[in-house]
Amino acid sequence: MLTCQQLIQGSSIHWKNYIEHHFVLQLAQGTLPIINFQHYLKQDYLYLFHYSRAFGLAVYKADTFAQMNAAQQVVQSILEEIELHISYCKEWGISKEELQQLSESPACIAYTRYVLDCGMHGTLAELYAAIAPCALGYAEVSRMINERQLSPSNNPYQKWIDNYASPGFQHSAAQIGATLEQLCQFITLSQLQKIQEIFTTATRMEVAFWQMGLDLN
Ligand SMILES: Cc1ncc(CO)c(N)n1
Repeated sequence: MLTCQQLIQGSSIHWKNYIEHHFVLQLAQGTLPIINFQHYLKQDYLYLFHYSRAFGLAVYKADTFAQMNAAQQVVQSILEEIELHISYCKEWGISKEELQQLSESPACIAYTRYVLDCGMHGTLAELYAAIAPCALGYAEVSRMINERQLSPSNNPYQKWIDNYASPGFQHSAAQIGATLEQLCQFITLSQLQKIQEIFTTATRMEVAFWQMGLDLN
């Protein structure tokens, strides 16, 4: 079995809570109150800033130019992803400057600094184990919404769904999965256990991130 599939299975309860979180299902059906979506999206802008730093760290930790290139391409795709956030916020009258000055939520701080710590303290494989649930999960969420045809025609969040279902994002997520696969190719069982623990923790952080959107904290 592919390592990514194995890691998802190894975190299965949390993975299901992540993909099918109440926040996601309401967003998919267009019933999520706008205030929850706004809170989530503003925090996600801050999240993506630190998430990009994690790929900067992956550039630094790279052993080959190919790995360096892969990480650098993800930074580029995140710069495209935040255009979604900027355009939603512009509609709500919130500028880029205001976004950057927002107070960061505990869920955002916990998740992003955890990812960065995994990278600073651990191997490149450990950094990718912390990074992967983000990309693989959002790719799966958008596919799940489309496969189950959850979204009504007038969904105010359709732009968000389309962004993550787009070939560009799906490709970027697949690349991150492929890098993790490659980095896990020759690792020992005890290293794999460490990778699983990190992957599961990051998945729990994703659940907490959706919950932050619902709780407005
Ligand atoms: C919290 C979070 N996880 C994953 C993604 C996908 O990039 C995102 N934008 N935010």
